[in-house]
Amino acid sequence: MKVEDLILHCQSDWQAYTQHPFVEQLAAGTLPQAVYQHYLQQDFLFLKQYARAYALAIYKARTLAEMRHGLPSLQALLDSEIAHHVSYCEQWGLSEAAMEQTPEAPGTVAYTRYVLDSGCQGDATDLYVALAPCALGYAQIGRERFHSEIDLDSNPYGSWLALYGGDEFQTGVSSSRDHLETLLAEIDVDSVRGNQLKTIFATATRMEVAFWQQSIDACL
Ligand SMILES: Cc1ncc(C[n+]2csc(CCO)c2C)c(N)n1
Repeated sequence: MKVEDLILHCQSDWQAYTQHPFVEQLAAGTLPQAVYQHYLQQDFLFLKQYARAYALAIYKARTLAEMRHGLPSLQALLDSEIAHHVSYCEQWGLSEAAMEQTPEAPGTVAYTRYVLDSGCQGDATDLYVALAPCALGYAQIGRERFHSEIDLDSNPYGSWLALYGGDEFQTGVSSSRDHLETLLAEIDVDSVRGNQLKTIFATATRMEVAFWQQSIDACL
């Protein structure tokens, strides 16, 4: 099977994720600041758990080559994504230490622990499939929404769009996608295993929809 089969199998959830009202408003620069602030704080906590999940992928690896594969993602997460969130939140007077003290919202707990559980219960492929909607979806959103006309002065969320639409992130995701294609290549799309992986991917995609929504709902 292919990565595209995972996406096609949950097409309507995939669209709900990548074209969510949160994304539309973020790209237009009209997302209320309180919603973005809630999202960034929760996403900081999300990324912390994701770092654990990438570390788990290294733990679950059977070969040295597989172990090395997990490292660049873990590094990018700790150095660039978390750093972006921390420096953005500093504008509001929120320190990294204060962000770490913020309670996790239910959608943050549900999504991150689902991913970690998929990896604990299954093998490295289960884990990489659970991790995939996150990188693939943000890469698609970045590709579709970031363009050079975005003015960082007029769109307050320009730095988010630049992070995910930028070459460094896009290149990283494309190599993760190639790696996932290799893991999936020997699995038949309609086999029991293929269906298990489709379910994991669709569940993580639904969790992404709920993650956008929870910040909107928190500010109603
Ligand atoms: C809810 C949520 N989903 C996806 C991402 C994007 N993301 C998180 S970790 C990672 C891979 C390592 O860089 C990517 C692309 C996010 N920030 N928040």
